[in-house]
Amino acid sequence: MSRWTIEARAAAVDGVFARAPVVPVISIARLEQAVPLARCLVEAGLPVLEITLRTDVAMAAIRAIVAEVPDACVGAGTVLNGVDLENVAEEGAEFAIAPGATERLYDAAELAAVPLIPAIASASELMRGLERGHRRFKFFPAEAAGGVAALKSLAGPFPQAKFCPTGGIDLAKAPSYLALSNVVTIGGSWMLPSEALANGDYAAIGRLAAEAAKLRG
Ligand SMILES: O=C(O)C(=O)C[C@H](O)[C@H](O)COP(=O)(O)O
Repeated sequence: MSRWTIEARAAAVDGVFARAPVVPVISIARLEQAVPLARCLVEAGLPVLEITLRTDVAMAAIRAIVAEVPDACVGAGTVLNGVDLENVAEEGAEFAIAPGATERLYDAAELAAVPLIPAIASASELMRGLERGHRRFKFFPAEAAGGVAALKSLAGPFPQAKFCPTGGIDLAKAPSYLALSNVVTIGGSWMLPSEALANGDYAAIGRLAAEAAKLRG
């Protein structure tokens, strides 16, 4: 038995993605940066955060941000399997994003306490996700998998599907994605340059995030 109807899952994801035109994709290497970084992004107008499970401190970072930055909407990224999904829900993440999808991950998503946003990069992967009851997807790796042209092509046969394209997008490329009828938000890490992160230069990150926040509305 699934815990999610198709409509409830799509509505839960829409509720998250409606909050910002851009979802920063964040890999936190130093735990002490988690809270100040999240505060800086939220204050700049980007409250929806994808914390990738690519670093050792990712789970602790999710926990810290959930506890200390109440205005952030914290999601987990790089969720690869059912164990990840269960763990991030326990840490208080509000949603989970995967860079792809597997049958076992779809199985786990049925029972998960938080909505999973699987990723697709082709029509066949999208058909599989639709079969499994999903209507909202990450489109990854967006630029490498055909970018704006690919998403435009998918809108014809799959009007029920909406996307968060991620991968290779920057401030200059963002508007053409956001103009598409089947794009609800976009993901990216361009507002987190590695040098600014290394130096704890939150002023620079805040400026880039504020520019991104202005992309819609
Ligand atoms: O880790 C994951 O789960 C991913 O899916 C990869 C990220 O979403 C991209 O690496 C972000 O894209 P960039 O803006 O090109 O850095």
